[in-house]
Amino acid sequence: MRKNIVAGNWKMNKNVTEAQDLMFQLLEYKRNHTPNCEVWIAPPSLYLMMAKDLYEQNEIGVFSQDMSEHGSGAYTGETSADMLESIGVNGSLIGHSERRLYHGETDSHCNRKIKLALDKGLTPIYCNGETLEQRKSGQHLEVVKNQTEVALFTLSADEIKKVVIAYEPVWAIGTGETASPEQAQEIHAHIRNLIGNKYGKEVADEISILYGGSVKPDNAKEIFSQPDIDGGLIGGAALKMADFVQIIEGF
Ligand SMILES: O=C[C@H](O)COP(=O)(O)O
Repeated sequence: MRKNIVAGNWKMNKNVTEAQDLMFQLLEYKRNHTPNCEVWIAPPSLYLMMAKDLYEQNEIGVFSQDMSEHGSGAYTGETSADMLESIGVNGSLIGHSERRLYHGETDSHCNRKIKLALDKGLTPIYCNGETLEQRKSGQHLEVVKNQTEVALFTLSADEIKKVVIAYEPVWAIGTGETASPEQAQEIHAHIRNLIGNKYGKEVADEISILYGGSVKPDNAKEIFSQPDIDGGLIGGAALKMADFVQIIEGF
């Protein structure tokens, strides 16, 4: 059965003291509560080892925000799947819209990264979603279809089952604009149908599909109550313990 997941993407925020502080608070929370979902974080890569040392029982899943499309070699500034695996990281975000926007990442890059991650036993969180322009011109279903097919449909059924998908409409990221629960549900069901048509319903039903884009304490519960929404990828609200916990408790 697929998992419910709340994952916090810290993006490029927090110095080491602040990061450690938030990691400790989350650990304390996990020691004293049993949430109805898995709790994952994607801190800046500089802090991944610190997080893995702290969460020695794997209490909180630790993810990188990106990883290289290459195995190893002369790629200055990059982090490989092998390096992430060697420090015990659980997986990586792949294809976040900010990587697409500022670093020219495409779904073909995502496809290569996803394969490398899976080969090392890492969980890829594959992010996709349409821009405001694409939504306004009614292309959103087609855009998400193409993204999903290019990034994922060369995988085997066993491989795709290990991928987590995060649908994040670009127009809702960091803007305060949220897709309505119905708008999000429509795309989540669409993605699940696409996977079902290609790999069968049983495979599609195994895959967790998260929603991301201005999820806050006051809208999380309603978003998570949709049948094809299995959790959230949280940006801004993951940086404040009180807000993140309220979102976790939306399950
Ligand atoms: O990775 C997280 C998403 O980009 C959502 O960010 P946000 O919650 O700040 O809108």
